[in-house]
This record gives sequence, C-alpha cells and structure tokens, in this order.
Amino acid sequence: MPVGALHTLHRVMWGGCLFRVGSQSYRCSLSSYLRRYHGALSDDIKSLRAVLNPDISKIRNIGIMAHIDAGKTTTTERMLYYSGYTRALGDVDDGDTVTDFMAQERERGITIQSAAVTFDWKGHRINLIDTPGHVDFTLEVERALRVLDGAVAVFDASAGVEAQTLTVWRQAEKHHIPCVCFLNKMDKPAADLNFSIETIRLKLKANPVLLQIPIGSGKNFTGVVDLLTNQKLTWKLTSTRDDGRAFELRSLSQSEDPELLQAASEARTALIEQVADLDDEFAELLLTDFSDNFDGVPVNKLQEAVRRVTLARKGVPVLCGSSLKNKGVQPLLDAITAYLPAPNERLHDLVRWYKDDLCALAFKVLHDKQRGPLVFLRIYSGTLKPQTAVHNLNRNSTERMSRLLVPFADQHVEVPSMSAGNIALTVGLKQTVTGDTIVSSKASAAAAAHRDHNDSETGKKRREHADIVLSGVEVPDPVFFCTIEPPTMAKQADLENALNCLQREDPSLKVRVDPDSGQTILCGMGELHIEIIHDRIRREYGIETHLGPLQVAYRETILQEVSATDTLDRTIGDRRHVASVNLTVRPVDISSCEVAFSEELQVQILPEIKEAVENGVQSSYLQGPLLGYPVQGVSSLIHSVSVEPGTLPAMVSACVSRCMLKALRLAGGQVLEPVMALEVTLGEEHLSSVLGDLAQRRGTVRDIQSRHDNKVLLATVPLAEMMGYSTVLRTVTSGNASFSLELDAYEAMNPQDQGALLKRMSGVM
Ligand SMILES: Nc1nc2c(ncn2[C@@H]2O[C@H](COP(=O)(O)OP(=O)(O)OP(=O)(O)O)[C@@H](O)[C@H]2O)c(=O)[nH]1
Repeated sequence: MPVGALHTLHRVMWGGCLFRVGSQSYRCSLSSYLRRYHGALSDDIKSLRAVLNPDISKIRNIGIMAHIDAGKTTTTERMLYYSGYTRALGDVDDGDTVTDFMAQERERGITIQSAAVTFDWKGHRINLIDTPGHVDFTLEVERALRVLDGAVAVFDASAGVEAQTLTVWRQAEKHHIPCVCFLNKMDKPAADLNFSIETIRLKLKANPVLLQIPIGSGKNFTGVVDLLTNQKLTWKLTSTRDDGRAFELRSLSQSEDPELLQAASEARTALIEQVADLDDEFAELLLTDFSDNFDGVPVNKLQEAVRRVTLARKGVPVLCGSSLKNKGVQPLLDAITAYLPAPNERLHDLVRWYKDDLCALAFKVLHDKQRGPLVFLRIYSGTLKPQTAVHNLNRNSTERMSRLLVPFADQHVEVPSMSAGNIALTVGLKQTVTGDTIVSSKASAAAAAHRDHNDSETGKKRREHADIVLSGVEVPDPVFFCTIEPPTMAKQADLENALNCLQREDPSLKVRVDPDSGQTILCGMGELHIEIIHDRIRREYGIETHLGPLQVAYRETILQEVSATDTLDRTIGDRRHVASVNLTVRPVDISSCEVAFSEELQVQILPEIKEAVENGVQSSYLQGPLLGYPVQGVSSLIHSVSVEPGTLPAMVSACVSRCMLKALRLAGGQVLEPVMALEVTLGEEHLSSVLGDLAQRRGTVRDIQSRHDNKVLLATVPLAEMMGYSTVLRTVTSGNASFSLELDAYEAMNPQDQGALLKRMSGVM
C-alpha cells in the first residue's frame, strides 16, 4: 500500500477507517479499501476527491433495468471493474458481486434491493442503480426510476424483449426516462441481433437506433463495429482469465475486412437516414452539406443528433456485447455518458421554486444495525451538508443529519457536501420514510411556496401549494397475505420493531393486526416477497417467526343497486345520541369506490357531519359483508342525514357504517379475485404438460408464440391457483422453463368457484 498517499489513518467506531488525504477525509472499511483501491491507490484517492461535487453536466443518474437473468448484475460488475473501483471481477454465479450484497442475494443469485453505486468514467460521475428483475420487486424498480435521469435496458440477445422488460419499460415511459439498450449475451449460440431489434420495435413500440454491429456470432463473437466512427473494437481474449480491459481499436479497411466494411457501411447509411428522419437539425445539415456523401458526416454531428433523438425519446440507441465474456461494456459506458441526460437536462418543474435552497427526495431507506436508518436522497436543488438540520415536508418535522456518504454498494465514502443532481446517502434521519421531500428549513419551504404562489398569480396557471412537495412513489396493493407469529410472546415487541424497520424500507410491505384474532398479518406482493421478509427477520433481527399459510387478497363488490335507511339511538352515560341516514349503493367500475351527497344535502350539511358520514362509508368499504375483504366498485349516494343536537360525530359514523353494511348485504355480494398475467418460456416438448397443468389451475391461454427453439406461453390465471407454481413448473419441465407473473386485473369469480371459496372459508369444506 503506498502509505505516502495517506497522511493519517485511524479506526473509528463502526469498524471503518478514516483516510485523510490533504484536507480531505474518506471513510470505508480497511479491508475493502485495500481490496478495491490496491494498485491504483493514489489515482483513486485523487479521483474520489475530484468527484466530490462534479459539475452537474458531468453527472449521470442511471438505472439498469431488465428481465430477470438478462445480466444486469454481471454488466454492473464489469462497469465497476473497468472504471477502476473493483480489483477482481465479481461473478453472480459465485455469489461475490458488489451490488448484490445482501446475504439472500448472494445465496439466491438474484437482485432484491436496488443498490446505488457511484463511480467515474472518463471525467463523468455515474450514479448507477441496479434494479431487481423479479416481478415481486417491481416497486423497487419504480422507486429507482423516480429519481433517475436515464436508463440502460439490458436484454438477453437470444430472447429479445421479455415480459418483465415490458413492465419496466412502461414504468420508464411513465417517467419520460431516455434509454439506451444493451443486447447482452451475444456469445450465446442463439443470440440474434435482428430478432432482438424487431422485438424492441414490436413489443416495446420503441424506435431502435442501431449504433453497432457485432463481429462474429455465438462463440466467435469477438467485438463490435462502431457505426459512428466506422472503427472495429475487438477483444482478443487470450485466456478465460482475460478481463477484457484491453481491446483493439482499428478503422475498418477494405483490404482486411471487405465484408465487414460493406455491412458496416450499409448499416451506417441506414443509421444516418434514420437519424435524419427523427431530427430536423441533422436532416438540414445532411441536405445542405452531405447529401451525396454520407461518409463525410462528422462523427460529432451524428453523435449530437443521436443524443437529441435519445433525449426526446424519439429513438433508443442499441449496443451489443457480452458482459460475462468481458466484451462490449466499455462502449456501453461511453454511450451512457454520450447519450443519456445530465440532471440539469431533465425538467423538474418544482426545482425552480427552491432556487438554490435544498430540495431532495428520499427514495430508499435501509436499516443498518450500527448506524440506524440510512436514507438515500436524490438532490434536486441546493447543497446537502453533514451535521446540519433538515426539514421533512411530509412529516412536518426537523431532524439532524449526522453524516453524508457516497453510496458505493455496501461500502460508503464520507464526504463534506453534495450538490444538486447527485444521489447521497445520509445517516441520522430517523423519521424520514421513502417518498418524503427534504428541504433545508421550514422557512425555505415557505419561500418556495411564496414563489410558486406569485407565479400562479402572474402566470394565470392554477397551481396547488402541494407543488412544492415532490411526488412520492405509487405503492401497488399487496395481493398475498399471511399471519406471522413470534416464537414466544416475549419476542412480540422485537418482531414489531423489525416489521416497523422493514416497512420503512419497503412501502410495498403492509403489516396490520387482525381485529378479531389479534394476529399480526403480513401483506406482500408475492410468494417470494413474503419469503424474503421472513428470511430477513430471521437473519437480520434474529427472530425465528412462524408464517401461517399464504392467502390471497380477495376483494368484494356488489351486483345491484339498493337503498337503505337506518337510525341509531344510543345513550352513553347521560348523553343521548340520535342519527338517521338514508343512502343508495350501486355497482360501478371495479377500480373505483366513491361516496357522494345529494345536491340538496351537499349545500346543507355541516362540514363535521359530512366528514363523519364519509368516515362511516369508508370504514364500511374496508370490510365487505361476504368474507370481510375490502370493497371496491361501489358508489354510495347519501340522500339524507339527520342528527339530533348533542350527538357525537363518531356516532354518526357508526350509524352510516351500519346502514352501509345493511345496503351492501342486500345488494348481493360478489367476490373479486386477483387474476395474474403469466408468461412461461419453455421447450416445445414440455408444452402439453404445462398446458395440462394450467387447465387445472383455471388458466386461460391467450397466445403461444415461438421464440427460436422455445415456446412462449401467455396466459391469465387466478392468483389463488398459483401457489407453489415455480416448484411444479420446475418438476414438469425438469428445470427447463422460466416464468413471470404480474397482476393483470381483479375479476369477478363465477358462482361455482365463489360458492366453493365461501364454503372453504367458512370451514364447511
Ligand atoms: N452467456 C452469457 N451469460 C451471461 C452473460 N451475462 C450474464 N450471464 C449469466 O446470466 C445469468 C444471470 O446474470 P445476472 O447478472 O445475475 O442477471 P440479472 O439480470 O442481474 O439477474 P437478477 O438480478 O436476478 O434479475 C448468470 O448465470 C450470468 O453468468 C453473457 O454475456 N453471456
């Protein structure tokens, strides 16, 4: 270790080391420091100092998204390695990657939590979020996308666009995130560039802009031709241990590569024509100066045009490579810096109200045993400094941030400040939960609100005060639930604490207490989600819990319109409470649940009585009359409410709830069940047994497509029939199939199935 670079080094409380270089300190664990920075220590320390507050135009906040197993983690590992942050190449199959750092992730070889990783590439700072591919963790992806400026979509080039990519792509579209596509696994014999590009066009409805063509295929894939520069990049790996750091860069020549040159020149012409179609500025340049000689188009002009096309989301640059075989990752890093936007190129409307004051969004919370909650913040404006108080707008509370760190997977480097555009990790924010807006003080929020208000007055645009709060993450409703019990009552408090911590980290996990049995209920997004939570409680909190059987989160609705009247007359102590209500419930669209007042009542009703009535209706929606599941697809119209003087609002709510229950019972109950969209990829020889199994699960086949030698089966199946499906599929296909599952819709059960469910739930069957 070149000790000269380190002026001082001493141990600190949480097992890490404080490294001082000049006036600057960095903190990380000694072993990881030695492992990661060995060899290029002085350079890396310099670069760490240099990137503390990089120019905003040099920052790229990027997510990697893809279908499960497409190779996100492997690609991320290569990026870290080539940028000089890791000394050895991690391997998901050996369980030693940097980004999959949770114990379960290493064991299962999948990415569960999105880990933020910061590194530099050619003068740029890249904040990269590795997102999970499994559908149970869609919320993790959503949370990451919310704070990113650009994304890399990684595909398995032998499979093209797969189910989960579609979901994530739609999420990226929702947030208007420009993307670059990376066709990974080009070394596989079945890798097919044209097929993959076609699926991007057809399934994602995107406009692929091919920037490279592959050299060789399958085992003979050796590199790519860069169509912008007409140069070939070849990785002549001499042994399996070759890390691919070095590659050869040469211009194509007629004498050595006549066929490749021909193919590249055709692809380049197609690229130039395509970009000209998508970008007027480039089209004008082409028509004026290069109409008869596309070869003369300057590389930088073409690159600028591709960038504009990407940022406008009119097209997506497509690159190819093989992360596992260490080919093509460096050009992907170049593409990230060249085509994806800097934070200041993205429109974040509210940022202008804060001017140079701090405004940041908490997008992830992790619990660290020693340091307490670690909160990941995306800074939109202003500067964040450690040892300062910040104001949480959502909780209306002020708390003190003790440390500020740069997130480096499971290692964190302490920094003295961070400016707009960056992703920071803070220690000390104990009340902040995912989705909260953090500002410097109450006064700065008031000033922002004032600017917002003034702008609305002058700018005629009606704005809400809420515009100064960043919108959080939409949390989908959980579809599965089960009871969870501690080993002894003495551990109940520990379990509650563990569940509180886990919920702050993961808003898709819901915990409630059953009012009848007093049991704690876990509600999650899928079998795997609940299994992981169970596992984490055991490993991280040392509590062996018992889970009850997994149950499906049904819903209830009604079949017909019904009116009801009820009067509550109750004396409590010496006070008499009398309230009457008349209302109608009617079935509406399944996704809504409303309460409305007749026109006459709307004018007369006192605000506190109105609120009490609404509370009464809402509480009746929480537990339907059939099986006690939440009610949806019902509209309630309140015709009249009479309340005698002295009656408490809580009594009005109770009267309304009782009347609602009466009406809902009379309206004929209908159970709604979650129906999932299933996609199974399998060999043709297993198709009939998988179809037979699906028929027994009340599945409906929507389509069977061919993908090379495989079949892709698209179906919808009630979630209740999907318990343990992964095990059955593995057995039926001898492990040669993969599947993905996501909520399609809540659908009405047919009378026979509903009858059987009701009997089962009431213990008759
Ligand atoms: N042949 C080939 N295999 C690859 C390549 N990249 C990754 N793999 C393999 O594909 C599998 C999945 O790779 P990961 O990097 O874990 O994929 P992921 O997308 O991060 O997976 P999740 O985190 O579970 O969503 C592993 O067995 C890798 O070794 C590649 O370029 N070529």
